[in-house]
Amino acid sequence: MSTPGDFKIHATDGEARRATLTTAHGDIQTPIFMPVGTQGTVKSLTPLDLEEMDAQIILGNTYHLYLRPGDDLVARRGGLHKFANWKRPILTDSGGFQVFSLQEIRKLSEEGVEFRSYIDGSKHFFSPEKAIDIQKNLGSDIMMVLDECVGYGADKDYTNKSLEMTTRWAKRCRDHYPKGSGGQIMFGIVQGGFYKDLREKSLEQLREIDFEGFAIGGLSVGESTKEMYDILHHIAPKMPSDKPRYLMGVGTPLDLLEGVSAGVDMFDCVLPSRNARNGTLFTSQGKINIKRAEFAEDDSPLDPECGCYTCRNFTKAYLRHLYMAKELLSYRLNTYHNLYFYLDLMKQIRAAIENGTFAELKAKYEAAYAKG
Ligand SMILES: CCOC(=O)Nc1nc2cc3nc(NC)[nH]c3cc2c(=O)[nH]1
Ligand SMILES: [Zn+2]
Repeated sequence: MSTPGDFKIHATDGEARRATLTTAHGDIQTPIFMPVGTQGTVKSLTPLDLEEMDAQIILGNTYHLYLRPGDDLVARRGGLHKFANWKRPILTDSGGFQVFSLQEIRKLSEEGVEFRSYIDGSKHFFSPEKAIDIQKNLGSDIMMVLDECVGYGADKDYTNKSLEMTTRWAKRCRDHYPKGSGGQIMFGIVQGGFYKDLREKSLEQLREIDFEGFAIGGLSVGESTKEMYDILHHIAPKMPSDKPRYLMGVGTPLDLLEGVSAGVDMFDCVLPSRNARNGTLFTSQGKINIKRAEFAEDDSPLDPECGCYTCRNFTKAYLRHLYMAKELLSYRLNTYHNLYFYLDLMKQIRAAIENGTFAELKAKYEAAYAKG
């Protein structure tokens, strides 16, 4: 009988790993991309859509669900899986990032973070324990500790003090929900900004705490791709090899390939769903923007290599028309394709690691996406 948190590596190709992570709502095949369902829904898609495209796990956002409809209300409705009728695994973030990035005014102390609701301006406070209690109410399979994600350009002294508080908060989260005390598992979050020695310090402090997995926080916060890859390749291979590594908030198709090549197993990003809503679509030949006039009478599918519902049933001409007309169906068909593309890319990555051809796959997409 496998236990939530079990992580079995089946194959490697360089630093890349092909593994299985067990959760209370089923096994997750990694490397994996997690569609973002901020308010308990992946915008414009149904759970059936997501199952059809083989989404194995989705991300829910603690900050948003706490503010509306309330984690207590969700708990009374049987938890987020029941409430949203999503039967597969869910990862909830601690909401820390949203608080830090969406709020000008917020007060940070050893105790936790005070912030105002973006809905009605009311004052709220997240302690590490409160962030875990919310995620317990939501019933997520993977909980994230409350952390401080320092902004791009934070100085070394502030970054150091911040990572030390993040470690103390991580310890409080784990003590508040000890390993094995329920079916939910918990990931620590490595901080340390863009200072390699501080990244190592954060990791050394966190690995002392018995987490089922570790995330890399503090990236994709406005830095250049080169700066992100530099930190990524420095710290990912140093993270415990027998536990899942989750790179938060990343990224483009090339970022996913680079992350896997550095040994990352899990990713989440709003890019595919958000870009779908502004007409930027990812294809096997690179990115295209469907609003371009050249597509007005183009009867070809979005992506000839894509097997998704959108590509099998509609032309670029029709998708452009929907976008220009601001039709709701544009949202849905574009999101369906972009997420299908991301999930299919991860499927190709898993197969490539199994048969030792990951480098070739990475080169193929680097060529297709070279123009950026
Ligand atoms: C979403 C996870 O929330 C947390 O529990 N903390 C956290 N979240 C992040 C989300 C991020 N998204 C991006 N780019 C789009 N970078 C991120 C960093 C963090 C983080 O350091 N810490
Ligand atoms: Zn498609």
